[in-house]
Amino acid sequence: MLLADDILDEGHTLHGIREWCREQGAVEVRIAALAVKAHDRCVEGVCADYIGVEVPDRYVFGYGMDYHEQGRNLPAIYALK
Ligand SMILES: O=P(O)(O)OC[C@H]1O[C@H](OP(=O)(O)OP(=O)(O)O)[C@H](O)[C@@H]1O
Ligand SMILES: Nc1nc2[nH]cnc2c(=O)[nH]1
Repeated sequence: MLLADDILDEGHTLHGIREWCREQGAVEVRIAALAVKAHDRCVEGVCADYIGVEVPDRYVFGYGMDYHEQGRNLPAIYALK
């Protein structure tokens, strides 16, 4: 099974979904993320098998990712200061 998400930050979202998939019987669950945030706070054992781009440890938006529900349709990835 392949889980795809826009961003892997601290990993709580994908950890929860991956656990649910395993409980449902998934034999192998891999993770693909368009963006992976560069820091060492990720939930232990959660990492992306397939990475689009590594982004800095800042809030990013655009290219499908929102900032307060705005900016998802921006044609590039931007970071808050
Ligand atoms: O790795 P994490 O720290 O769990 O963060 C990543 C998650 O946060 C965002 O979802 P959010 O719940 O903000 O909803 P959205 O996708 O509607 O923006 C994003 O889409 C990821 O699913
Ligand atoms: N849009 C967006 N959602 C997130 N969820 C967790 N981190 C982020 C981030 O940097 N940007």
